[in-house]
Amino acid sequence: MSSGKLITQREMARQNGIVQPLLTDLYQITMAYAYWKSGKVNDVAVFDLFFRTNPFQGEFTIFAGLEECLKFLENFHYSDSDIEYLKQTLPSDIEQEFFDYLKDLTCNDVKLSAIEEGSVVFPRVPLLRIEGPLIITQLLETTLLTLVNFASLMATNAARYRMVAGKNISLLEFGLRRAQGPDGGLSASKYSYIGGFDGTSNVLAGKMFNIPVKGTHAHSFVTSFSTLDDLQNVSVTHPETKAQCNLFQLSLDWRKKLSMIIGVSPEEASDGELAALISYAQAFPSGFLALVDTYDVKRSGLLNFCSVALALNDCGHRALGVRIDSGDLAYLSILARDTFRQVAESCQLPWFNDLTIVASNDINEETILSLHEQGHAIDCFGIGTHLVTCQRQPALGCVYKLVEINGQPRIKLSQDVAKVTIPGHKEAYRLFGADGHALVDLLQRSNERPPAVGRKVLCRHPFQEAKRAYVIPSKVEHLYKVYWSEGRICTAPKPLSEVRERVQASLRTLRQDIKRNLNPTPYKVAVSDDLYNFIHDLWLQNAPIGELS
Ligand SMILES: Nc1ncnc2c1ncn2[C@@H]1O[C@H](COP(=O)(O)OP(=O)(O)OP(=O)(O)O)[C@@H](O)[C@H]1O
Ligand SMILES: O=P(O)(O)OC[C@H]1O[C@H](OP(=O)(O)OP(=O)(O)O)[C@H](O)[C@@H]1O
Ligand SMILES: O=C(O)c1cccnc1
Ligand SMILES: [Mg+2]
Repeated sequence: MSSGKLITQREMARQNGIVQPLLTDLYQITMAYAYWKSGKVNDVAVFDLFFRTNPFQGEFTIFAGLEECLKFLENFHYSDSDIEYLKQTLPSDIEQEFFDYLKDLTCNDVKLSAIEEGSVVFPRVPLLRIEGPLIITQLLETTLLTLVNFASLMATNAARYRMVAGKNISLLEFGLRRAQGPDGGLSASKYSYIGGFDGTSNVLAGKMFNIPVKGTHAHSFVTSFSTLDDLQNVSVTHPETKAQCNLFQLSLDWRKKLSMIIGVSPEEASDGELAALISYAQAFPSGFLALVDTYDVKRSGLLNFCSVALALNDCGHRALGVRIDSGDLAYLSILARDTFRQVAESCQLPWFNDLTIVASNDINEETILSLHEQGHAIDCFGIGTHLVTCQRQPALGCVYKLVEINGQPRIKLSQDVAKVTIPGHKEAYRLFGADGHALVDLLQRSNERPPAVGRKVLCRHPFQEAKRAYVIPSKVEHLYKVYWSEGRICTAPKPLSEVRERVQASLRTLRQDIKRNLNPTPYKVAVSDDLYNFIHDLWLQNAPIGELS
């Protein structure tokens, strides 16, 4: 077995079973037949996969999904039942030999070069360059796009949440129930983690991708208890003395004492909620993080939580904190923190100051920014719907365009200049300025001399003649590595935790004004002088000359 295969099996989670060659658009297969019929089996193509606009009104994107693309290439194979299905589905006059051809088709002759997963990337710079026989490289289009588009959108969304939250707030992904189906949910958990989330409530994602799984409990757990009579046998073992502590009685005693300290009457607090919290604390004495907004945070939830937390303390355990899932999260989190301070002081338990306050409920980037502006005491956000559905922008528009065939460049023209493709086999370089920030991404023809540190290079806007600048880079990063060649993974994709670190490291190379939330400055993507002339010559050659009458 090749070392590439060894690397793959050791480090990569198994690919979701629905990612397979038939997970594509029908037209890829009909085109494959037409290519085959036209004798194009030996034609060699180069495709670029890129996007044209950054999502979320931002000026950067995080590239993700590469590992899954590599697994797809590795496993690419039409099964007998796939072939059978195609025979039944395609017109009956399709030649049998085409199916024999498909049956033996693999990605062994494909070469895939890519930017490192987790990097910041920009419009027009190909994320993937796919070279190889026209038919197979064409057949890969839709699946590669579906693997990169949502992954990159999701990682970008998560990275944006991380940026607005700041590095000291913990972010948990709670979105599975609201996600675009099971696979959407699983991908959302994986790529939120890459983008900078700290954990997920999605247990399967935890198992498959080794992401920390975290969570609290739901309102239904609280509302399922109505009185203290609902409780039976509530004792907790003290971890040191091994004594059995009566959590129930201790909690009731503390509720009486505490009501004086925090000025809330025990009569107003819900007994059902207290019963629920005692029950949860009994089950998880060292992991007690309770939902406190079922009835009333101020008059019930906080009093009940603190009572049980102090009872647990008597039993030798430290509570973790609270979750607030409705109401004014700024006000209620500050109220919770003030209450914890009062308890910390009057009971001489300094750790009570540091209890975790989790906030959830329809959180998005704007809510976090607004909460920061108002002031709050939240340590952790649990975020579902807006994050996993990418509600602010539900799709990234990556496309897959033919740029060369049999050594001949190809250009796709459009009335809309932004949609004209940049032809030919190209390399991409990131040029850094003297202060260490990335200045510009430069596309060149592959036969050009690479840019070098300290050497002046002319960077041109691909379509606006007057826009050009000289750059003397202090560092040059060649953006492509070959990840797949000769039928194997030749650069091992990094483990998720490293891709996650890469995202933050890569974001640090961008100037702050490119990352800011409101009206960020666009990052420059340029072409070399040589590529500029090449594009425009080809454009002239291909644009028909109209006739005025
Ligand atoms: N201080 C705040 N500043 C800005 N937005 C906030 C603040 N507190 C909460 N929010 C947001 O306001 C919205 C409030 O949601 P909604 O109107 O459904 O109220 P609710 O508190 O959930 O009501 P209910 O008690 O009926 O569940 C949520 O999206 C929440 O994230
Ligand atoms: O609000 P999101 O960002 O999507 O986060 C996840 C939500 O899911 C849970 O409850 P759910 O919304 O199912 O019920 P609830 O509205 O009654 O809390 C949780 O309490 C959050 O509110
Ligand atoms: O664990 C939680 O608190 C949680 C999980 C999923 C959705 N809402 C909340
Ligand atoms: Mg909700």
